[in-house]
Amino acid sequence: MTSPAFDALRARRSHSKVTDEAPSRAELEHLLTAMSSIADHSGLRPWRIIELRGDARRSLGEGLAKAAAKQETRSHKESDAEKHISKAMRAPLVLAIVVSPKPSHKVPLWEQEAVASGVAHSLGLLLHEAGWGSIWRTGPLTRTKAVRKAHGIKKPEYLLGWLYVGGIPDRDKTPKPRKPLDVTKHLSSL
Ligand SMILES: Cc1cc2nc3c(=O)[nH]c(=O)nc-3n(C[C@H](O)[C@H](O)[C@H](O)COP(=O)(O)O)c2cc1C
Repeated sequence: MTSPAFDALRARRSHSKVTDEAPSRAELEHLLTAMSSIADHSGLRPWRIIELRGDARRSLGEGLAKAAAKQETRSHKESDAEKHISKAMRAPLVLAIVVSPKPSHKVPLWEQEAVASGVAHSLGLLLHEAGWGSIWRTGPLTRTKAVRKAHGIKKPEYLLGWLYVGGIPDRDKTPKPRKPLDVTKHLSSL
C-alpha cells in the first residue's frame, strides 16, 4: 500500500553537500503555508524561521566562532573563526528553526518544542519533495548566548538548529539505501 505522503517520506533523505542554487523567498513562503496543518496544541504556532542568505550567513558563523572561543581554554585563533564562517556558508540558504514559546497554562514548553520540531521535519520533507537538498544541523553551540545574539533571538526563544538548504548535486540524485525498520521494536500493544 502506498500513497503520495508515504512515498515522499520513504524517499526523503538529507543532503550534506548542496549546490549554490536555492529556493526563492516566494517558494519558501509557499512551502511554509502548509505548516498551518501541523499538529499544534491550542494552535499557538510557537515557532518561527529565520532565513539567512548571502552575508547574513556570516553572522551565524561569527556567532558560532564567538561561542566556541568562549568555551575553549586555548587562545582563540583567527583561523577558527574562518572555519566557523565557512561552515555557515556551506549552503546558499540557511534556515534557523526557532522555538517561540507562547504563554499557556495548558500547553507546556515540551509540547511547544514538539510543534517546532514537527515544522522542521515537515519542511525538510517538503523541500526534498520539491527537489531541494537539505540537512538539519545542530551542535553544542546551538543554544549559546553568542549564537542566539547573532540571530537577534531573545529568551524565551531558542534555536532547534538549522536547515542547510541548496540544490542537489547530480551525483546525489539517487535513492538512499535504508536499513529496514524492524517494526516489532517500535510498535507494541498493551
Ligand atoms: C535535531 C537534529 C539535529 C541534527 N544535528 C546534526 C548535526 O549537527 N550534524 C549532522 O551531520 N547531522 C545532524 N543531524 C542528522 C542529519 O540531519 C541527517 O538526518 C543525517 O545525516 C542522516 O541523513 P538522513 O536524514 O538522510 O537519514 C541532526 C538531525 C536532527 C533531527
